[in-house]
Amino acid sequence: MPDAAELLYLWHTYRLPVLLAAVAVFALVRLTLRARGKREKTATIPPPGSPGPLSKDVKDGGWPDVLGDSREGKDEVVSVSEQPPTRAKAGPKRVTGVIRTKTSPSRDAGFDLTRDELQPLLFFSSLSGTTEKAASKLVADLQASTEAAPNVLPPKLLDLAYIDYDDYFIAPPKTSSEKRSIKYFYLIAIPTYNIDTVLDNFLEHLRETHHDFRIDTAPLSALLGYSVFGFGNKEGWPTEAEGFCSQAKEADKWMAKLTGRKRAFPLGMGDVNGDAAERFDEWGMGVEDVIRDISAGRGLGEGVPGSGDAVESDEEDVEDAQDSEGDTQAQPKVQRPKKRADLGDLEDLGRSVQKDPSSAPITIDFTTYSSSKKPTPVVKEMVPKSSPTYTALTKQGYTIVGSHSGVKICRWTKSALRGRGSCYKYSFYGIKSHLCMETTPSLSCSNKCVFCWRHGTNPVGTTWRWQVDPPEAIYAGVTAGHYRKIKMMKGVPGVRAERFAEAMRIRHCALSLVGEPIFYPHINEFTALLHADRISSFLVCNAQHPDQLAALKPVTQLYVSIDASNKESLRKIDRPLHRDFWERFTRCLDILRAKRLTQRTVFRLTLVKGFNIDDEAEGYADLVARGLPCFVEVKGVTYCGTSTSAAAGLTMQNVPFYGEVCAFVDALVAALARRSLDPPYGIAAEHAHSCCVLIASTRFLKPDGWHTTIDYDRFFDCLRAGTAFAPEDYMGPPTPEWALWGNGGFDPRDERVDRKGRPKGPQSVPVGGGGGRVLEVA
Ligand SMILES: Cc1cc2nc3c(=O)[nH]c(=O)nc-3n(C[C@H](O)[C@H](O)[C@H](O)COP(=O)(O)O)c2cc1C
Ligand code: SF4
Repeated sequence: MPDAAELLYLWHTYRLPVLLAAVAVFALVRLTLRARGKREKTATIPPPGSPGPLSKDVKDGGWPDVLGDSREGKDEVVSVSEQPPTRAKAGPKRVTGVIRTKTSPSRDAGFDLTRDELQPLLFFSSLSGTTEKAASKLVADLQASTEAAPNVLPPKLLDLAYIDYDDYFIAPPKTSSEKRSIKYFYLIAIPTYNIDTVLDNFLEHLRETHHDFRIDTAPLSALLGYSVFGFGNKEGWPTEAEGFCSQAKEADKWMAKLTGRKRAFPLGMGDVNGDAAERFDEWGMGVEDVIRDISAGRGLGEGVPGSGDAVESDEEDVEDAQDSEGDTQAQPKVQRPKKRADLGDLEDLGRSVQKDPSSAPITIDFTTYSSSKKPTPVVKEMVPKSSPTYTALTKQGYTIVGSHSGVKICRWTKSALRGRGSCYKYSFYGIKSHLCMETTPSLSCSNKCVFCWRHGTNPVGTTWRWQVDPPEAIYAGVTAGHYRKIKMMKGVPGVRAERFAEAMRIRHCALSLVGEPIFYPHINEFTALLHADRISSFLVCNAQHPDQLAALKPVTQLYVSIDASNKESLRKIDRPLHRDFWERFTRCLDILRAKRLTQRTVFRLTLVKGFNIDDEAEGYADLVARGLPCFVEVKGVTYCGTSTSAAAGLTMQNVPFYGEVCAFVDALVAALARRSLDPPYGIAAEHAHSCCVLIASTRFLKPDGWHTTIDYDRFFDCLRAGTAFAPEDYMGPPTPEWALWGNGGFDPRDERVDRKGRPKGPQSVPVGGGGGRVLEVA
């Protein structure tokens, strides 16, 4: 044991390092304790976004207080991801990120008074005019009431039938100006139709955009706000549960998701047989107020995200989870409380409440739609008799067969009956127009081509979701409809008796009327019925359904429409509904390439000046090199002069002159020659008076000239034999002299007449085969 003197000696020797070490340890302990204390304090702040029942704390000031403080200017940033799990339970949604509370976007709506301009856009859809009329009036009223506001631009009216949804509903339109920037406010006024209309595509587009994992969760959040109004009819749909204004409700729901819940004014609904005018006026005044508020820098106010009402936003997210069910592509954006997904069944909900008496009361949010059981979907008719589509198509001369097929006699059939000329298919392939039936088993299609004058009246969709009629019934219906129309020609002056008699036996079928024939699920059975009656089949498809195309059995001649040479141009001209339209398109070309060895394949190019001609010859040549079709038909677009085509941006200026079509054909053939394809292509025939030229593979060039025609009997015999055969096996006799390139393509045995039926004397028809040579036609 050391004695006291020794201890004293040690102390004097080591006291300095001992004291220093003690001070250091003390300081370290203090620092650690202080740091821990700070974290615990932060953790008492509840998480944002509370979808579930509001706890007493929260109601009494817990969570709103936090917002309240911050609204007063405390520039607080809360790292929500640091919340302990127990807090997360109280507010089931777990969000990562920060809340910038000082400049909450809802308070100022993202509108900078110094440089922003507010552009109201009113989107509408209307079949019978009610909505259009109301929307036009609202635009005029809005303009008058906001004229004085220097930063509000005149409102614009946009028809959902004619706009490209991608331009407005994937992101707001782009604006560029150094000094000013345009911010958009969306108004949507739509009716509801429980039949297929353009509204189904619009809603589908919104839904798809929301579920598209490549697109931001709220791609329209840059909008200043939005509001929807619906027109419906309570006579047929008395309550919302029975479908009153159901499509407006759906539009409102998707817009809430896409904008990050920027519903600036509640969804309005009006009964066309009752209060529609009054409700619409009310809604109009409401949105006017909102626009005025935003433009004065007062923002969107309470009830929208960030303004303090978190209930609405989370309810919509829960519904989102339900919407995603079965959608394998949809990525859950936030973790959602599982229990909430079961809200659909109220009985179960009642039971669960009884089982757990301590459970908190359920919040009821009247702004959302997720709490009722979804009705079992009823498979609808594509074109029901009561629909405006039916009325429009029958007015245009179609006979609607069953619920999704149509037949019509074309102008060439009538012309041929009177000996006034057949269509280009007669010149190129020997099809007599008066023996031809034009039909489709699917009036619906998946494009909204700018040159399609039926756009707006024919139903459109990406998948078949309608009732399916049996092929036998369609066959019986369309042939009966065709014969009935032929019979009606009996008394028409000029109809030739022998042709009339011949016409009572259909020999050819053009599956190309309107819509997309291979959309019909039993297309193979349908063409088998045609072939069994020795009726040839020319089937045109729009290159958007590769699986159906691959599964298609041989037809006499298989077409794909090639409306553009590149993705961007195709998007503009065909306005496809499929997002992966280009991949679908190129897959179809590959399928056609394989099919060229077993049947005649054709690329049909429709030239539209200003859309798909300029500088595109090389691109088209690449597509031909990829698909190697037997034939390439090049045709100038036909202008129908309707308001519909004008609305789609088409005028007479877009119709190419025949000389321009010929020049394009020359350029295309030269581009093909540069690709050294084997066998090469050449210009075979023309039909000058319908502005059409035929480029053919030299597989159809024999020592005695082009053989573009078809031996139809041989085709049916090949089919019946059941063994493999090639297009060369049913090649017809030489193409007639008068149809060859440079000779015009009009059968001299027919009579040429002008529009009024007066015989045309020898006159000039520009023909191909030498740069606009002029032919004397008798
Ligand atoms: C075929 C058809 C189906 C309809 N379906 C519904 C419906 O499901 N729910 C509804 O509220 N109104 C429905 N309506 C009523 C229309 O939405 C209402 O007449 C509306 O005003 C039409 O607007 P528009 O003429 O501007 O296109 C339907 C009307 C028709 C002709
Ligand atoms: S594919 Fe035919 S029917 Fe369909 S939109 Fe285009 S032109 Fe019209």
